[in-house]
Order: sequence, then C-alpha cells, then structure tokens
Amino acid sequence: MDEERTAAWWGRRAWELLSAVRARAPLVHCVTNLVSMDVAANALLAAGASPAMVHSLREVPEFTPRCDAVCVNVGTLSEGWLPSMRAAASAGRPWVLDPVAAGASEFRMEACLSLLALRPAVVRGNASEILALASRSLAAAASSSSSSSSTFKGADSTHDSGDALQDAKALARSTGAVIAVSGAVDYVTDGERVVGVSNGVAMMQKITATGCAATALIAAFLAVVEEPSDVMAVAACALAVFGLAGEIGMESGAKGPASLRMHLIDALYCLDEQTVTSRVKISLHS
Ligand SMILES: Nc1ncnc2c1ncn2[C@@H]1O[C@H](COP(=O)(O)OP(=O)(O)O)[C@@H](O)[C@H]1O
Ligand SMILES: Cc1ncsc1CCOP(=O)(O)O
Ligand SMILES: [Mg+2]
Repeated sequence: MDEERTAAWWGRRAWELLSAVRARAPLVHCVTNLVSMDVAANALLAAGASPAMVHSLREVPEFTPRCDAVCVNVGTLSEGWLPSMRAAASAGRPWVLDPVAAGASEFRMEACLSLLALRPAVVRGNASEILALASRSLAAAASSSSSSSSTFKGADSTHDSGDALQDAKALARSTGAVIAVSGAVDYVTDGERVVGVSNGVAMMQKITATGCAATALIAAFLAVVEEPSDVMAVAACALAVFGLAGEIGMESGAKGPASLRMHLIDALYCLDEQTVTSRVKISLHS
C-alpha cells in the first residue's frame, strides 16, 4: 500500500483534507492551555475549521458530543481542568492529546498517563515530551529514554525528533495511538510504519504554542475523515500543511517570530491547490 504513496499522492491527500476542512468547517473543541488559546484558535480559523475553547466541567458533557473533534492539551494544567480534559476525551469524538512538558512534574505525568488510557487517536508532542511519556508509559525495562529528564527544560524540546523515534514506535504499539514527534522532521508512526514530514522552518520553534496549534490542526483534519482508518496519513498531512504555512510565512517577509506568526496564519488561510500539491514533503521513512 505504501509503495503507491508517492510525493504526488501525499500532495493530493493533503489538499483533499485541507479542502474538506474548508468545506465543512468542523467544530473543534479545545481544552487547551492559556498560552495557546489565541494562536491555536486563529490557526484553526485560518485553516477553515471552527474552534471552541471550552473548559468548564459544567459545559463539557453537554458541549463536546456536539463537536467534530477534540484537542486536549495539558500545557497549563490545573487540578480543576483535569476532569474537564478527561470528560472531553471520553465524549466519543476523535481526539488528539498534546502532552506539553509531560516530564515537568509527577502531577503532569500522571495526568498524561491517565489521558493516554482514554485512547487518543493521535498524540503529538516534541521529542522531549514523547521521550518522557514513553519512558514512564512503557516502564523502565522497555524504554531507552532514561536520559530524557536530565536535559529537561520545560515546554521546549532538548532533543531532536529522531532521538524519540524508537520510543514513539513503542508507545504507538502499546497505546494504539498514532504518535507524532515534531521537529525539523516530524515523524508520524502507528508503531509499524513511519512517515517523515519535512515541511516547516526552524523559526517556528521561536513562536510560543506553534506545537499546540499544530496539534489542534491535526484534530481539525481528523474531524473530516469519515472512516478514521488511516489516522497516520491524516496526522502527517496536517503537520505538512502547517509546516508549509510556516515556510510560506517565512518567504512572505517574516523578520522574526512575531511577524512569522502573522504571516504563517495568513499563509494557512491562502494555501491553494498548486502550492499544497507541489510543496508538501511527506515520505515513507525506512
Ligand atoms: N528545526 C525545525 N525545522 C523546521 N520545522 C520545525 C523545526 N522545529 C519545529 N518545527 C515545526 O514547528 C512546529 C512545532 O513543533 P515543535 O517546536 O517541535 O513543537 P512544540 O512547540 O510543542 O515544542 C511543527 O510544525 C514542527 O514541524
Ligand atoms: C510556554 C508554555 N507554558 C505552558 S504551556 C506553554 C505553551 C507551549 O506551547 P508549545 O508546546 O506549542 O511550544
Ligand atoms: Mg508543545
């Protein structure tokens, strides 16, 4: 099957999915951190989705079942929000987990593990986050990531995405989730297959909450797939489209993180078929 997946196939698939998001404007419920709310909502809107940042437990059981997909992000976790995250994750909608700074504290790690048990379709994190999560989730004997906490810095990664690839595969196999490790190359795996997404620019790391926005976009792309049989391809396409918007944002005259943020959102809004089909860079990783 993967042999047929040429660069042209990926470009067409990414365009189909982005077009479906624009046509259907899926309602994406985000229980996300306070830092990311603005950029994630704006990225979703620019891509054609409809964002809703709702976190009161009084609303979630009523609201989430009416949504098309869910994004749960533990970036500014508090005791009060965790039950809302769990309720949103349990509402029967396709959902994506962003384990921001998973290794920052025992509370955060336990929260991430409890959310993992609620079977997200996709987990998207940077390499340090995926290493930390895998290290705990897989138990010491199965993990090669004991170094993850020694260089831990918080929400930003201290590892390259390739450093987390083997742990990502093991985590995917043990949880049933597709695992996406972002970085210079975003690796997306179901535990057996791996695809690499090479779109993006390094400056994206200098804008806070780009990772959170990328995770939210994965949720939007998941929302428009009737049969989520190839979640890995959906996640890869969302990351490629987001990275491509970053590339075009940079080419549009961004001088640093603040102007890139603006240009990236504009680029996401303006992406056309020719650009997406010719510039998406996804390939099978051997
Ligand atoms: N060195 C890089 N080169 C190109 N794109 C990058 C690079 N680092 C991160 N990105 C892109 O930036 C976005 C956020 O990824 P990342 O910075 O890893 O997440 P987080 O913000 O959660 O730490 C992703 O779309 C990713 O592909
Ligand atoms: C800085 C920070 N602190 C808590 S959440 C957050 C944003 C993290 O965003 P991202 O994971 O996309 O870098
Ligand atoms: Mg992050």
